[in-house]
Amino acid sequence: MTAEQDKHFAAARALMVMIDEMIDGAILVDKDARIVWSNDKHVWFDDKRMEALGIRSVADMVGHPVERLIPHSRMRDVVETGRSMPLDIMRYGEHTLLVSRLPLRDERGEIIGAIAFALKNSLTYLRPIAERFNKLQSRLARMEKELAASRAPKYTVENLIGFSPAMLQVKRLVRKAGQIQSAVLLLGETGTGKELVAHAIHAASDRADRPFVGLNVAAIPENLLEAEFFGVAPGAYTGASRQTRPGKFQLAHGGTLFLDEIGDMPLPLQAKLLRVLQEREVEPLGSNQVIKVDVRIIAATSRPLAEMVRDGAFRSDLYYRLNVFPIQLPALRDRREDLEILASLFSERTAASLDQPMRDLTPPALETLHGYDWPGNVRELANVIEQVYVRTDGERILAEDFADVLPKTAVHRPAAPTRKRPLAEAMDELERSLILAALEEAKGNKLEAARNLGLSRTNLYAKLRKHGITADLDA
Ligand SMILES: Nc1ncnc2c1ncn2[C@@H]1O[C@H](COP(=O)(O)OP(=O)(O)OP(=O)(O)O)[C@@H](O)[C@H]1O
Repeated sequence: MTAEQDKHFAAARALMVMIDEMIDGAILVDKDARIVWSNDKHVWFDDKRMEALGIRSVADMVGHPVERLIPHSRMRDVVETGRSMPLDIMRYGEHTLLVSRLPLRDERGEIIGAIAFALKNSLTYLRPIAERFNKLQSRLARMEKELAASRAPKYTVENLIGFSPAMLQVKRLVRKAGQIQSAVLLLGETGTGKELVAHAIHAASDRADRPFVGLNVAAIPENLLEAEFFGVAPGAYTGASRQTRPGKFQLAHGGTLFLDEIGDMPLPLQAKLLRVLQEREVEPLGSNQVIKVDVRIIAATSRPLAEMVRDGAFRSDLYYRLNVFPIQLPALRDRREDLEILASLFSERTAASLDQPMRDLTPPALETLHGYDWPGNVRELANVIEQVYVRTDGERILAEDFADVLPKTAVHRPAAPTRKRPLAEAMDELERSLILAALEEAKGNKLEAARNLGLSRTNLYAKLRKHGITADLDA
């Protein structure tokens, strides 16, 4: 030790003696983390251990590496890095200590050692902070539980209603899909229950207690899709958060990832998805690290995927990877046997949600439902029943109740159409022809047609219903 350093330590030692009055433990080490001085308050002292080491007083420790006295001391980190640790909580024997560690520097700024203070009883001062911390901790735990519950399967195969042969076959396939690990491709028109089936497959699989994460490819702008899928590394781009944002793949780790409207996935992303499925690892945006993921994929589309492959709009290699276990969901018009039970189910649900008595359907009302084509399938049926509840009164649902709810083409529409004025008629006609043209241009892809028309998807569907455009344009 140089004379200059000695001077520093003498000053520090004098300071420590003063501080000694106020604190429970104090220790001074040199730049090699060897003990120079320690107070005698036994806060570091574990009598049995000291006895075993043949140490009688702290003074015997001078010159020894700090870890002999405090086995998990972090003083060495402080002298090696020069970084202080102003607030740390540390267990020592039966004590929980509040420890501050500071590097000690000479006039040139060189590290010559470090000091540490420990407060044994001051944790009571920290009680308000500790209580707040505990509160936040339990809130976090509660929210994590809620989040896990929201990701848990909502629907099981029992929630798939219908006893038509087509529906029974779907249920058989759902159970089978639950027993295997391969990708599943759900095909079917909009509203046929693809999402419900995806939940049911997850619930029937050994991943049921792991997350179910859904992602609607069509609902997310193209430039954000990649981040949604694979996540973003901290500071990946200007404005990006400094924390890692996990993608859906990471969130679904161990569970199931449901990719809805996969037919709307842009080609470059299709290539990336294929690679992830092959390599089973993702690379978050702006990161050069890969993360292993174990995810079961269920994809769904209402578009004619095989045709899109032929047209070059969908990669064939990705198609084959997803199409390992395809399930075709029947359109409601092809399983009319299920209309009655589904209509009663939705009547019951609507009544419950509106807190009203449930209304049964009269035979003519049921006949009206049979006469309609249901382009929006089960979802449309649920909406129609709900609208009847809102727009009409009565103990039962009558055929007339559908007059203003079902589109004009419904065969059993009882009310006579009202005579319209010529301008309104012409506008209607123009709207109808513009919609038909947009659908044709988009090869039946309703989402694309809606986009080109500047309409939301729901809005377009409402207009399709209004104009009675019920043709299966997606096929
Ligand atoms: N077999 C069924 N039994 C009970 N409810 C059903 C059934 N099929 C569909 N539904 C209900 O119909 C609605 C639409 O179903 P879902 O969202 O699963 O359809 P989808 O095929 O995924 O539609 P999209 O292609 O438009 O996303 C949901 O409320 C769902 O619960």
